[in-house]
Amino acid sequence: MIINDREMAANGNGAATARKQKGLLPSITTSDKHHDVCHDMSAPTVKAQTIDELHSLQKKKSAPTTPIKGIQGAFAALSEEERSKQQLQSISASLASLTRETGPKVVRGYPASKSQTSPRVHQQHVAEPAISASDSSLKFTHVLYNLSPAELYEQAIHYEKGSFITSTGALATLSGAKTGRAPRDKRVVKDDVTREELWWGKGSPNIEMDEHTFMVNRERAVDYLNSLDKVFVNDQFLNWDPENRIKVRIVSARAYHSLFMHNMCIRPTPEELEDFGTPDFTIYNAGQFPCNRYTHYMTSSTSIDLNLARREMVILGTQYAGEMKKGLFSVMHYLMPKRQILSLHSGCNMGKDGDVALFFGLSGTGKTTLSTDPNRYLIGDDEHCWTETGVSNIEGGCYAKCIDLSREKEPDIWNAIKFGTVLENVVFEEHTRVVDYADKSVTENTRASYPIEYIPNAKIPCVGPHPKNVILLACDAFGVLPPVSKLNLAQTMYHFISGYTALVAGTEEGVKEPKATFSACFGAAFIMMHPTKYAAMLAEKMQKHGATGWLVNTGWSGGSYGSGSRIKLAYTRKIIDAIHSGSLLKAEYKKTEVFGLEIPTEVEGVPSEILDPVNTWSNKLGYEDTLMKLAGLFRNNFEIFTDHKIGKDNELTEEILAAGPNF
Ligand SMILES: Nc1ncnc2c1ncn2[C@@H]1O[C@H](COP(=O)(O)OP(=O)(O)OP(=O)(O)O)[C@@H](O)[C@H]1O
Ligand SMILES: O=C([O-])CC(=O)C(=O)O
Ligand SMILES: [Ca+2]
Ligand SMILES: [Mn+2]
Repeated sequence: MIINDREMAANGNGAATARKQKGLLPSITTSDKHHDVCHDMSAPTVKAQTIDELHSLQKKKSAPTTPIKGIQGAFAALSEEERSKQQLQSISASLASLTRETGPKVVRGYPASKSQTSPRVHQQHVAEPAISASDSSLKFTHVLYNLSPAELYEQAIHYEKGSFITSTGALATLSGAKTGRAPRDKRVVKDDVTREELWWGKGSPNIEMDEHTFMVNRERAVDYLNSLDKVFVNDQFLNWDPENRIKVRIVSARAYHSLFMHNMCIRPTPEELEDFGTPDFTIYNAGQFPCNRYTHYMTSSTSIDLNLARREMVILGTQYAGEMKKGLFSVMHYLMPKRQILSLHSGCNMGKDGDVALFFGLSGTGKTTLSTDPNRYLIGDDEHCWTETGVSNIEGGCYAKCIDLSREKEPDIWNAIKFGTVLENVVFEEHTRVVDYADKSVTENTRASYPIEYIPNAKIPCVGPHPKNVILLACDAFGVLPPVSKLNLAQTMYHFISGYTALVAGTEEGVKEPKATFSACFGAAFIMMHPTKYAAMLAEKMQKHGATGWLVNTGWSGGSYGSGSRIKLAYTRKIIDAIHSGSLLKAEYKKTEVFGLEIPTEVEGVPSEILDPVNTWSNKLGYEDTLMKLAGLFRNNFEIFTDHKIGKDNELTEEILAAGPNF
């Protein structure tokens, strides 16, 4: 028989190969002459007596990171058993319903591996049935409480179809039928308080529902969750500002949702978790289960319901994880302004000298891409607060669009897609699990969610001083806005309230190609009060701290969508660099027609001819027409704001109204 070289090499030596060929087992060397060689018998045997015991050795019980507190601590008198009981009671209370008033047992890890060690709980339930018990009240639901990413990976891969590990270690998952948010299904309970406090009617994102209907949907979600063998519970924080930190609890049915929120919210330390207590806000995510069409107010099988009085949110009929992230953001848009804190749909980063920049913009305009800058510290990519002392990130993670992601153009985001990162709706090569970021087969809105510390120059804790630059990003599909303009305060407010962009396909459902959109405060889908309330706060803060406003078009040049092309990311980065460095403030400017924008004549690293969009259009008449068309859209949109006063200052209001296009 012929043995090829490769086989020889693989078997290590010719003699062993020969023995194997004769059907003999490899010999065991018992001699201890060669001490430099590791022999079969030289390793000590494992301590386990059985296979089960051996497997139990694989998982180390983690030691508490701090010793149990001394007598002076608030929970000092509590035994570990007592504390876990209190935690259980808190979660049980969250999951109470008519059919199930007693709650499930808190288990860390898998139901399968733990059920043998906790049979007492089953017996207790059987032995003491509640009066008028239904089958559902007898049922046992495991609560998988604040699992680690590794445990969540295992849960997802084991139980959730469509979960895979990609070649770089991320968890690829599918969000189901919905691959974007459903703003038309977002409802808010209108009660005596919110009737007065919130923004209702034309332009408002708040679709009203009554308290009773909320409770119908809440019970539907809770019953659904209780009907499962297990639910995931995340107890986490929002806001890096310690004085304005909010405790959130997320109850969900999927490991995908639990890992997503683990990444997006601020992760408590084990000590913080011990003292967590009652959450300030709770999400019930029963997204796999639809709402009932016979329920009043329901217009589709999806409903995302917010009840500010109860401090609860219910999700039915959509598994898109962004609903949880943005639902909590809406809550912050209510809670923070009540404390005179401005909540912002913006990215934020800081230079070496402590200069902070905010990046406002609608979905897909570049907040994540441009705030993630290798030369600056990342404070956050999407949601911030501006207080009396400075800025703070609301979240603990980033949510990057990854359609056409490239290592070369966005290296930090590329490298963040590793173990622990949730990769939504991407397509990968079946065998190698290499992701094809150009593939839009599932959706255009492919996303990566990762903890902020996956970005090497993240600033932790994610807080910073008052902003120096306020950059408004617009992805102008018409291709008529200049790549960069310097704004005065009134213009900044005008464009902030307008919130213009061409909505990039996918993030909101049903949008298939870029389309002009106006979304007040660059986040009308999330604000809770009238836009002028946030605008007045922004004006006051920018004035007080001397921040400069900028309008940056990250969209089209040389023509509208279809004929022109998107401004090169490399050029936009150069523009942003010039804003940060202060060099753009000192540049020479000229004023554009119609919009009256101040545009620089030169920016280092950017071809000067693109700075005035008229130069990039070969069809000059087409340019004029398009410019007028966009100006008209701005004017129409602003009509609903013309009889609103912005702040206490009449003069500013008039200036803002005059800061729009002139034609
Ligand atoms: N000139 C440009 N400037 C900024 N981004 C660009 C540019 N050209 C292309 N892009 C792409 O546009 C997308 C911007 O998406 P990004 O994730 O930054 O959106 P976002 O503002 O954070 O939105 P969301 O609020 O939905 O998270 C990225 O995919 C980026 O690669
Ligand atoms: O919520 C989402 O799906 C993504 C996001 O950040 C936005 O739309 O602003
Ligand atoms: Ca983003
Ligand atoms: Mn966003």
